[in-house]
Amino acid sequence: MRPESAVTTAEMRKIEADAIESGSVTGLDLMERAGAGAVSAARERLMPDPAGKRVLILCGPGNNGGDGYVIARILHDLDAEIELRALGAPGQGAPDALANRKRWLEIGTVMPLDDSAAMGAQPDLVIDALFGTGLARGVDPAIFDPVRARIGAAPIIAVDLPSGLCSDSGQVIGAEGGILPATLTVSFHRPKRGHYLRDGPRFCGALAVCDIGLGATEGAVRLVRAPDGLGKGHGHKFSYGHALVLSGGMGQSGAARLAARAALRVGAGLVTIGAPAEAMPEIAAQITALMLRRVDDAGNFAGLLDDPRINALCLGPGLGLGPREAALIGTALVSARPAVLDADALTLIAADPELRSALHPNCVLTPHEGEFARLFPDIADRSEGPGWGKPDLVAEAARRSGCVILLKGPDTVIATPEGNVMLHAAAYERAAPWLATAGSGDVLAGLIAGLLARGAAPAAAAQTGVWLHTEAARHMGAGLIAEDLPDLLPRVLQDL
Ligand SMILES: NC(=O)C1=CN([C@@H]2O[C@H](COP(=O)(O)OP(=O)(O)OC[C@H]3O[C@@H](n4cnc5c(N)ncnc54)[C@H](OP(=O)(O)O)[C@@H]3O)[C@@H](O)[C@H]2O)[C@@H](O)CC1
Ligand SMILES: Nc1ncnc2c1ncn2[C@@H]1O[C@H](COP(=O)(O)OP(=O)(O)O)[C@@H](O)[C@H]1O
Ligand SMILES: [K+]
Repeated sequence: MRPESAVTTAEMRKIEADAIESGSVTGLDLMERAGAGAVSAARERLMPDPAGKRVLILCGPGNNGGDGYVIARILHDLDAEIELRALGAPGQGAPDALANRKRWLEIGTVMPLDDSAAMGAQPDLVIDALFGTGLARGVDPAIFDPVRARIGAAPIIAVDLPSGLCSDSGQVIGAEGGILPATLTVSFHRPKRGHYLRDGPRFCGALAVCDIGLGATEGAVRLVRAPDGLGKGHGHKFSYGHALVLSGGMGQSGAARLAARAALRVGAGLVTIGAPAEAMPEIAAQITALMLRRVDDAGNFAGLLDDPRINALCLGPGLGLGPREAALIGTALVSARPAVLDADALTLIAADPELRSALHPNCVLTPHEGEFARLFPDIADRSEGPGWGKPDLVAEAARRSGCVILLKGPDTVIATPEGNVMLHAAAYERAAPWLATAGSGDVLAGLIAGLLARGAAPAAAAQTGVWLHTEAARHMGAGLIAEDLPDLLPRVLQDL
C-alpha cells in the first residue's frame, strides 16, 4: 500500500497515543511490531538469512533504542551473532524500551557505545537504533567515532530515521558528521516528513515503511499521487481551454516556447504565445501548432484578454523585468484569469507591493528557493528543525499571499491559502535528478497553465503538473534536457 501522507513527530505521537488510549493496542505491541517489521525489511532487502551473520546493533536511550532491543532478540532467535552497544539505558520515561532491554539481557549482553577497546570484528550489518523521532537537538559527532571506524562497507539500517536527521525538516540538526547515513531506513506506519524533505533522501538511502497496525490514520501533509487520467472526451478544442503564454523579447523567447509546448502537450485545446513585435519572427520560425499574437504593451494585451475563451495565463518564463513587463503582469492579474506566475513574474511581484496585492486565489506561484526568499524573506530566514520544515513555511506563504504556492525542488511543496499542504517527492524510486537542467522550470509552468486551461483548480493543476513533470523526466532518465520534457508527455499520459 502506498502511503497517503507524511507525518510530523507530533502527529505520529498523537496517532500512537490515541491507539493506545483506545485500548486497541499497547506500546509494547507497537514496539514489537516495529522491531519485527525492521527485521522483515532487512531480510527482504539486505540479509535474507541472518544465521551466522554478525550484526552490530546501536541502541539509544529512548523508544528508538527500544526497537533496537526487539530487533536484537528477533535476530538472535534467527541465529545471528549480536553485538549490542547502548548509549545509556532507557529511563523511566521509556518503560517499553526498558522492558525490552530487560528481555534482551536475559539472553544477551549490552556494552557501552563508547568502549572502543572491546569492539568485535567487522559486522555484516549495522542497525542504527540510537535516535528516531525523539531527536531533540544536534548529535555530538564523537558518539559515532567508536563504530564508524569499524563499520567498513557494512550496510546500515536506520530504525525509523538515520540518527541525527530531523524528522520534521529533513535537515541534520547538529554539526556536520552528527548523523549516521543509512543504506536502508525502515519507518513505521507512515513516512515522516523528514524522509522526503531537504537532505532526508540522501541520508536515508532507500526507504521502507511498514505497517504496525495503526489503521488509516493520516497526517496533514498529503503526498502527491498520479492523476486519475487526463483523457479527452467528446469535446472540441475549445472544450479544453485556451492558454496564453507571454514571451520576452528577441533572443529571450525559448522559455515561453518551452512552456507553451508543454501546455499544448498536456492537453490545452489551444495555446497562444503573446510576444513583442521584435520577437515574432524568431518565434514564428520555431512553432507550428502553437499560435502567435502580438503583445507589445499592456494596452494590446488587455485587448487580447477581451476574448473570454483565453482562460489560463503563463506569466514569467523569459519575460523580462522592465516597466513593460510589470504592466503586463498587472493587466493579467486584474483580468482575474487563472494564472501561473514563475521566474521574472515572481521577481517583479517581489519588488512591487501593488502587484503583490493584486494576487488572487486563481494564481499559482512557482518559485524556486531563491525566488521564494525574494518573495518571503522573513519566512525563508527562519531556520528549519523540529516542528518547522518546508511544508510549514510554504503554508505560511500561501496563507499570507492568498494564492497557491508551489516551492520547487526534489521535495516540491504545494500549499493553498486554506491550509491544504501537499508534498511531491522526486526521491527514492521516483528520483529525477536530470530535472536539474536549464528550462525544466519553464516546462513545469507551462504544464500547470495547460491544466488550468483544461479547467483544473489551481491546487490540482499544481499537483498534477509536478507529478507529470517528474514522470516525464523518469521516462527519459540520463541525458534529459528541458526540450525533451513536453515530447515525453504522450508516453506518460498514455500510461495513466
Ligand atoms: N510513535 C510510535 O507510534 C512508535 C514509536 N516507535 C519508536 O519510538 C521512537 C521515538 O521514541 P522516543 O520518543 O522515545 O524518542 P527517541 O528517538 O528514542 O529519542 C529520545 C531519547 O533520545 C534522547 N536524545 C534526543 N536527542 C538527543 C541528542 N541529540 N543527543 C543525545 N540524546 C538525545 C532523549 O533524551 P532527552 O532529550 O530526554 O534528554 C531521549 O532519551 C520512534 O522513532 C520509533 O523508533 C516504535 O517503537 C513504534 C511505535
Ligand atoms: N534534483 C532534482 N530532482 C528533481 N527535480 C528537480 C531537481 N532539481 C531541479 N528539479 C526540478 O526542476 C525544475 C527546475 O526549475 P527552475 O529552478 O525554475 O529552473 P529553470 O529556471 O532553469 O527552468 C523544478 O521543477 C525543480 O523542482
Ligand atoms: K535511528
